[in-house]
Amino acid sequence: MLLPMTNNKTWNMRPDFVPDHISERAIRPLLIAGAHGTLGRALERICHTRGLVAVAMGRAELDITSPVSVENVLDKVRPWAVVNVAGYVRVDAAETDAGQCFSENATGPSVLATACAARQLPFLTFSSDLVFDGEQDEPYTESSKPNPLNVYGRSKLAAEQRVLAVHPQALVVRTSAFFSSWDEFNFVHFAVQAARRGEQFEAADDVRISPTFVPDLVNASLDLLLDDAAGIWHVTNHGSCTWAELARMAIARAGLSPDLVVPRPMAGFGLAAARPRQSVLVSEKGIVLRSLEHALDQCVREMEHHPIVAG
Ligand SMILES: NC(=O)C1=CN([C@@H]2O[C@H](COP(=O)(O)OP(=O)(O)OC[C@H]3O[C@@H](n4cnc5c(N)ncnc54)[C@H](OP(=O)(O)O)[C@@H]3O)[C@@H](O)[C@H]2O)C=CC1
Ligand SMILES: Cc1cn([C@H]2C[C@H](O)[C@@H](COP(=O)(O)OP(=O)(O)O[C@H]3O[C@@H](C)C(=O)[C@@H](O)[C@H]3O)O2)c(=O)[nH]c1=O
Repeated sequence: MLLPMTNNKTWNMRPDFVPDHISERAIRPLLIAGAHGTLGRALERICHTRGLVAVAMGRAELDITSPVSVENVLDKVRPWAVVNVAGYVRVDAAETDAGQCFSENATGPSVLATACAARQLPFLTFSSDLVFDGEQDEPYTESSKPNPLNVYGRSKLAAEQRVLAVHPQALVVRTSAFFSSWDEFNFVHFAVQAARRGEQFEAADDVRISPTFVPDLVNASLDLLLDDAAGIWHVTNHGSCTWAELARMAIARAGLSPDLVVPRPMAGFGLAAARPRQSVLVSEKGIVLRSLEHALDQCVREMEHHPIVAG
C-alpha cells in the first residue's frame, strides 16, 4: 500500500501496520471548497501530482456559507480533511460590499470549521497579511498583534478568530501576494504582459510585502496538514520587496527592460482600501520556503515556456 506522506515521499506499509488515521487518508478523499479559484485550481493540480485523492467543489456544488450544503456534502463525500480555498479577494470592492465579503470570508469558514469539528475532521483555511496594520518595522510573526486597516482584512481576522474558537486544532495559513504561472490573475503576470507589449507599468514603491509562489504555498500547506499542524502558520517565500521591486524582478527575468516599471506611491492609485505600508510575513515556527528570487526564476521560466492562453 503506497501512502502519501509529507514532502512528496511515499512509503510502503503492510495494511495491518497502518495506523487508522493514516489508512483513512489513503482511502478517503481530501475535500477542496472553493476549488475554481487561483489557489483551488493549484491545490487540485498538486494533489493529483502528489497522489492525494481530492474532491474539488466550486460554489455551485458546495456553498460554504450554507450549513445545509456543507452537511450534505460532508455526509456524501466523507473526506478525511477539508481545505477551504474559497474567499472574497476584491480588497477595494469590499469597502462597499462588507456584507458579501464577511459572508464569504468569515461566515463560510466558520460554517466549515463547525461541521469539521463536529466530525473531528482536520480543517485548513487561508488568511492574509492584510490582518496587520504595517505600523511595526519588523516582519510580522504568528504572535504579532493583528489590526486590519480595511474591510477585507477585518473579514480575514474574523475568520481566524471564529474558526479557531470552534475548531482549536484547525490549521490557519496566513499568506500574501500570490504569483503563479498557472493563471493570469496575478500582479506578476500583469507586469510581464505590460512589458511584453512595450508598455510602462506603474507599481507601488512604498508598500513592502512577502510575495508567495502559489505552488510552493500549496505544497507547504499540504505538508503542514499531513503533519497534523494546528493554529496559525505564516507561509510565504523567503524574502520581501515592494510591489515595484517585484515588477522589476519579474520583467527582468522575462528578458525585458525593468525601466518600464514606473514607481508610484500607493496613494497615487486612488484605491478604496488602505494597505499597510509593510505586511512582510515570517514564521516563528520554523517553516521556511525557498527564496522569492528562486521562486520567481521558476515562475517566469514557466510563463515563457507554457504561456497561458487567455480564457
Ligand atoms: N490572492 C492572494 O494574493 C491571496 C489570497 N489569500 C486567500 O486565499 C484564498 C483563495 O484566494 P484566491 O484563490 O486568490 O481567490 P479566487 O478569487 O481566485 O478564488 C476564490 C474562490 O472562492 C469561491 N467562493 C466564493 N464564495 C464562495 C462560497 N460561498 N462557497 C464556495 N465558493 C466560494 C469563488 O467562487 P466564484 O468564482 O463563484 O466567485 C472563487 O472560485 C482566499 O481565502 C484569500 O483570502 C490570502 C492571501 C493572498
Ligand atoms: C493596479 C495596480 C495596483 N498596484 C498595487 C496595489 C495593490 O496593493 C498591489 C497588487 O494589486 P492586488 O490587487 O493584487 O493587490 P492587493 O489587493 O493589495 O492584493 C492582495 O490580495 C489580497 C487577496 C491579499 O490577501 C493580499 O495578500 C494581497 O495579495 O499593487 C500596483 O502596484 N500597480 C498597479 O497597476
